[in-house]
Amino acid sequence: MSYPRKLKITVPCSSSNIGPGFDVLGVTLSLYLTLTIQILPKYSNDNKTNFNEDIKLSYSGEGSSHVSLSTSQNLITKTALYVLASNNIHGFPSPMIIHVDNEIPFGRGLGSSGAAVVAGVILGDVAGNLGLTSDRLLDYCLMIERHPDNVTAALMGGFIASYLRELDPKDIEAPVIPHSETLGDGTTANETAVEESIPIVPKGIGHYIKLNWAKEIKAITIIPQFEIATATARSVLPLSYERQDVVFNLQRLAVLTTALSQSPPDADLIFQAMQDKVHQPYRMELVPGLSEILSSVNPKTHPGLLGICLSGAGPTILALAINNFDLIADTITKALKRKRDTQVIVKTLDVVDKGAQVIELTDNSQS
Ligand SMILES: Nc1ncnc2c1ncn2[C@@H]1O[C@H](COP(=O)(O)OP(=O)(O)OP(=O)(O)O)[C@@H](O)[C@H]1O
Ligand SMILES: N[C@@H](CCO)C(=O)O
Repeated sequence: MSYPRKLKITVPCSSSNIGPGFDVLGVTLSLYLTLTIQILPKYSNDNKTNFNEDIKLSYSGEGSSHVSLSTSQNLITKTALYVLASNNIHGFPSPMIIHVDNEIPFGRGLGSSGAAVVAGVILGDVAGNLGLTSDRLLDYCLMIERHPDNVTAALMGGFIASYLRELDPKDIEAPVIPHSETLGDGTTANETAVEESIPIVPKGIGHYIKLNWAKEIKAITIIPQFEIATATARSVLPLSYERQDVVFNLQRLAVLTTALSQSPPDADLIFQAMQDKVHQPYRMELVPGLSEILSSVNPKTHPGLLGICLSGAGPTILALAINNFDLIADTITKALKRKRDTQVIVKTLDVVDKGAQVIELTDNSQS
């Protein structure tokens, strides 16, 4: 490998659950986390003690005003350090300049942490020249973010259903694993003890299948300007469910995965199939207006609309539609604002088929 190297890592945002597919479904959308990396010549063996001090990390875009720039606290670099340490490389082996340009708002249900984890795992792979396969990259992601929907979509791209192999608790409880949801905003997390021995990451943790998505279906994201940490949104969920609620979701999930692939889409079928009784009812209190939106906006009131749900853990509302985007977004925005005095940003996004990409840049190429 010749140095300096310049690379770009891009990772799409994702919307997960899509109604009944709690912790199962994820779909990648056209907003990106982009890392531009310059890897400078490697440390020689005798001056290797200054690792991590020669990582220059900068941010622009979403989260840039408050994200931690400490390599042992920032979710991206902390994840990369974990991947390196799992491969017996304690610290970044080369000085690096990393610029993060982020379009994915934090804590809004658009998979910002999933994208950061995927970017961090790829950064660790690239920095350590580990040559990990995409399935192995997924194993690392799933040690850090324990629900597979966002990370699997962000890594593999498109509309994805996934499940996790059940692991021995000792494999996932090691204190050195930087679980994304205990990190908060990165400022209160424990620093990764890179010298500690890291348990071997089990193989074949994640299993997934790419589903088809009808190309005319767009994703309207209605994004309130407040954050809900995924950990908070998970803490309001019950630990057990009534059988009829589980059956309600399973029936809809099975229908939805194919209904979203059909052209032209069947609005009535999709609208009913996007109902959920596993997470949304419990998260209503966190997203004022969600209950009213789910009960009053439908394909009859808004032709072109196919279905509405909470995006991930919220507070973003995801409306799938084939046209009439502005009216649908306007109605949902007004309903949110009626219940809480907040700014709301609307983005109508495409479903993108490509997941995370690594591009080697030449000296002449654009950064
Ligand atoms: N680009 C990033 N760089 C560093 N840290 C990030 C980045 N993106 C997200 N994070 C961390 O992840 C936290 C948000 O994660 P959280 O799981 O709560 O929400 P989310 O991933 O945006 O939503 P959801 O999981 O519901 O889609 C941020 O507060 C920040 O600590
Ligand atoms: N499936 C997860 C996605 C959030 O990251 C949840 O709804 O809690």
